[in-house]
Amino acid sequence: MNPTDKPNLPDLRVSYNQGELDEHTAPADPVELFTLWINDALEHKLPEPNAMSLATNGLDGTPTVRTVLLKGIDERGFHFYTNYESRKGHEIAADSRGAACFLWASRHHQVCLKGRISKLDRADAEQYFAVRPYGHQIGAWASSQSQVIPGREWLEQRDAEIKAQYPEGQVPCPPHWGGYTLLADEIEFWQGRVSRLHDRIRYRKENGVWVKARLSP
Ligand SMILES: Cc1cc2nc3c(=O)[nH]c(=O)nc-3n(C[C@H](O)[C@H](O)[C@H](O)COP(=O)(O)O)c2cc1C
Repeated sequence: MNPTDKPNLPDLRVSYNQGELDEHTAPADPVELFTLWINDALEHKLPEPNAMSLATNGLDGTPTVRTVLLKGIDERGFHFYTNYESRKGHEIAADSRGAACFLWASRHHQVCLKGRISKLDRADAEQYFAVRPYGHQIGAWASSQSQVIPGREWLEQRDAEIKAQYPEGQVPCPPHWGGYTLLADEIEFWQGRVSRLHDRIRYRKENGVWVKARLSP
């Protein structure tokens, strides 16, 4: 195949046959099921199993989406870290509604969630920043995330300047960098099945209680 050939997209399809999901036996708590599925992705050594597509509401009303890494889950929600001054940071400040989607393709698993996004505490950011590799810590200072920059050279110059300023082990957590958490009020699990008769189990928080429903594929 020539790398510039048009890909034959209509003929691309997978038969989904890795398992099943039943609303009667699925855990009452969707976070328990999420934990089972992300651990399954880890066991199967899937690449970047904690990567999620994160959708926010653009300032002009058009949805925006990008990948971020899930870095924790607790009663506050699903945590990720980023630059508070990035495009997503400004969008979240204007509208806290958000959604995320995980795809563990070879396991025929998808999880989609939606809810409200809020900032994690400064202490969470400092704790996580401290365990990041040196290069990543420097990058958080060097990158004015989502801004237009003059070129690659400019970025590398900034990186070098910040490295000169902060030796390894002495990089403070930037004030513009930190965590967010997506507290879900709806989480949907998709298990691919044969002949496109997939299992879709939706959990919705109603009066403080998770309620399960099966959706048509
Ligand atoms: C696999 C993968 C993981 C990523 N993880 C993060 C992350 O955890 N935090 C982050 O700010 N950007 C992450 N990025 C970069 C984002 O997708 C995005 O380019 C960046 O956050 C700027 O997005 P924005 O302009 O919409 O704010 C990741 C990208 C990829 C492909």
